[in-house]
Amino acid sequence: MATPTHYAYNTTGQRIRQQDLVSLLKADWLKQEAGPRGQLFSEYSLTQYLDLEYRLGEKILTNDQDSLLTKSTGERKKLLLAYQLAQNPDYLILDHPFDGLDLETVKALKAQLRLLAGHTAILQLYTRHEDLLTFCTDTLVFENGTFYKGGKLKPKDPDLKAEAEYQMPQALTASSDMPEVLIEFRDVSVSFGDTCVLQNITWQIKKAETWQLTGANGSGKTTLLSMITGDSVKGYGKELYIFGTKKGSGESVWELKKKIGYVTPVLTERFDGMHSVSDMVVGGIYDSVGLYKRPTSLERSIAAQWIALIGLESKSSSRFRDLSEVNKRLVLIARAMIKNPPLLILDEPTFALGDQDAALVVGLINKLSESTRAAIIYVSHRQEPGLRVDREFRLTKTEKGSVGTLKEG
Ligand SMILES: Nc1ncnc2c1ncn2[C@@H]1O[C@H](COP(=O)(O)OP(=O)(O)OP(=O)(O)O)[C@@H](O)[C@H]1O
Repeated sequence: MATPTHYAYNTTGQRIRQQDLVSLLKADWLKQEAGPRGQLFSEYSLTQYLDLEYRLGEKILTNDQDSLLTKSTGERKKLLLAYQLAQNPDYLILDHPFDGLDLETVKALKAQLRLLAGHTAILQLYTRHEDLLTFCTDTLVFENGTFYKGGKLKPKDPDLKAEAEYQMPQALTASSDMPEVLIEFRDVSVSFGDTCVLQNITWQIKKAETWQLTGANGSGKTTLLSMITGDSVKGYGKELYIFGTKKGSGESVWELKKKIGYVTPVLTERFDGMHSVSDMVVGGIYDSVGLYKRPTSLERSIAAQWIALIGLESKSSSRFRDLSEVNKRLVLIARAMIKNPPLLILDEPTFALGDQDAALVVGLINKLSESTRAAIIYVSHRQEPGLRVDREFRLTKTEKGSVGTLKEG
């Protein structure tokens, strides 16, 4: 049997919809070339299995005792791929397969795909140059929602933009009295049922420090962050101190959220209304989606400074939902920062961005960490080129839950 042709397509700057992927899955040219049976590995396929379990209790990717709903992002992806490979497909469409996966898993998956490529056609959609599967020799053409065969893939250097020049806006309010240690976990352990996920975590985050939180898929990063933001009750009754107050003994979750800027790509999907860029940034002062209160001229002026900082003056009145993905991320960061929070949490802010776009986000984060007093927790599986973080808190899985280690320097 001849080795199949493998394709890769860089989606940077394109809007690829679910139905475009589904039509590629059904494309006649692909079936004729590779064989009749294809699988689509994407967020979309995963959502369908999650939906089946959520609505009908039907479990296809896990056994009956287990649940897809409680798995971490990476764990879900691994289960989906294992299931799809067991179907013995003739071709496999991989929609940004490595986003959200830890480095070890990416390495193992690349090796597994290389073996698979001997007999199964691979079609990879990607944005980051480092993700490109080296055995993909051909490219696709995407026009009017349809993918066609393209010519040979030309190796291309990522051609990164220089870090953008950013001018910091003035602070809207002075930071209220904050203790030097903003967040403190003292020997905190967390379990779900009989399973211990975090074991004896001890971690201090002080004013103006920049941390990268790392750890393999399922090591407990989201669990740890949700205890800080108040989105999980797991922190209550533990030796966890947020802005000097023991968790559960003082402020409401609402009060807490006022002091934390939180950015995750998932947030972009929540703002699908008519809000302008300017309203989105001003809305960050009150954490509101629409504007329920007329902003003061000072608030408007500081929002304008933030919008200038991220280079979007000309799009101030554009609708947020019409922006490119990277511009949406920059707006969300400005929106999180306008209230001058003592803590900024960035959960995979470069997720699914292309190399140049990721470099823009990294440039903004560097500027924030140099020029503001906010402590930053940055979560990502990628080691972003150029990102300046001085401390790392690493979760390492053990049989009794993940343990945390600090790395400075
Ligand atoms: N509500 C829950 N019930 C049972 N188990 C859970 C629940 N929430 C999380 N877990 C488990 O806790 C572990 C840690 O999950 P978490 O989402 O915090 O990991 P993560 O480090 O953020 O992973 P990823 O990098 O893949 O996003 C996982 O094994 C997950 O299955």
